[in-house]
Amino acid sequence: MSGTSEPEPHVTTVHDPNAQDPTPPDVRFDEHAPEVPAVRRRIGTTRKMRTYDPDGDARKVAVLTGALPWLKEFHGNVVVIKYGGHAMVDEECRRAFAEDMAFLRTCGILPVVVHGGGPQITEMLGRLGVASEFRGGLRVTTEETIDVVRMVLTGQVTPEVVGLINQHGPLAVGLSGEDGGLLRAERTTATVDGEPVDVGLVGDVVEVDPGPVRALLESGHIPVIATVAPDADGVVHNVNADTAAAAVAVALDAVKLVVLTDVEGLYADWPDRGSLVQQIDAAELAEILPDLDSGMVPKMAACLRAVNGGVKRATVVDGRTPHALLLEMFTTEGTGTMVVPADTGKESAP
Ligand SMILES: Nc1ncnc2c1ncn2[C@@H]1O[C@H](COP(=O)(O)OP(=O)(O)O)[C@@H](O)[C@H]1O
Ligand SMILES: CC(=O)N[C@@H](CCC(=O)OP(=O)(O)O)C(=O)O
Repeated sequence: MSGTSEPEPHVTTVHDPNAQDPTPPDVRFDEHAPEVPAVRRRIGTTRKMRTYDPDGDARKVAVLTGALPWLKEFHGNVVVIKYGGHAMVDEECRRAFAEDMAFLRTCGILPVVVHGGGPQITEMLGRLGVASEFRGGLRVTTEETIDVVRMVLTGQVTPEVVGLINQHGPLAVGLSGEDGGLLRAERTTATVDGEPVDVGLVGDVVEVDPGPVRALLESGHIPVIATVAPDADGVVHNVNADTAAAAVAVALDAVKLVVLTDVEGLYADWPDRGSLVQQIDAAELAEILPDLDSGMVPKMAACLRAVNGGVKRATVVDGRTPHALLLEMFTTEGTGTMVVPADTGKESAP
């Protein structure tokens, strides 16, 4: 174009007659160029869409709205979850448990985990060539075995549970009954055929300082508690995790204690699987407690202790079913066996 006043071939200069400044020309087009198809601007992105399924949608809505009363009831309240050693064996259940803890915390509920580890202690003792003995559901604990109990609970199981939950964010913090004066133990005995039997360095919880746990809850954390505790002289005792969970639930004014174990709940006629007890009040439970088989004794005694101490409901739930805890807490049809205060009517909410 330079050196000539003629426009280049196929190029036309258009002067806009309305333009304030007619020079230089700023719009050009090639009138012989092939027509370029218009490109439509793409608006938005794709996402996963529901296929038309009115029944499925209605079910989902019913589940979500059905959870509302329970979300309201539990919001801002402490729920103590006893995570039994048998319930932490299966990988899928472990993942589901961690999800459930993150779910509760995200809903504004305050979960406190008290974990067991009986099978894990038994395995470690076995590896060291020490046989395990239980009396009335409690491990006979010698001066040698208490070190193994403490090592497995605080050095193996607590970090595992903390790690599981923390896959969902930095939520869980582990502590034991020895930390911050959380638990004070007193040597206890087992009951076999109505008689007290010595089980060594086994303690009952006689004092709980809720301070350390409350501090963790206030900072948005999920406390994960291992159940070894010193007595008044500082001697460390092995405390059954069901027992400790009940004591912690009472001290923290928990609205609920959920015990995750490896059976559906309490069977009235063990091992008849058709005899699952759906709900039992504290008075009736106190009556049948002396006749229960050993594994269930500390568990049901703990539920009784919690409910008698002011916890509204204590439920034993099958930890082998993924998300049994969510079903128990957020649906009207609960699972497992629920223990309620003595004066509760036959029908009671989860
Ligand atoms: N009446 C009963 N109902 C249910 N389970 C019972 C009963 N009596 C004894 N058990 C036994 O108690 C076990 C649960 O206790 P335990 O093994 O100490 O569980 P966890 O490790 O979860 O604390 C069950 O697996 C079952 O074998
Ligand atoms: C005194 C006593 O029996 N302590 C238990 C503590 C762990 C526990 O309670 O673990 P589970 O909840 O998995 O049974 C024990 O040594 O096995």
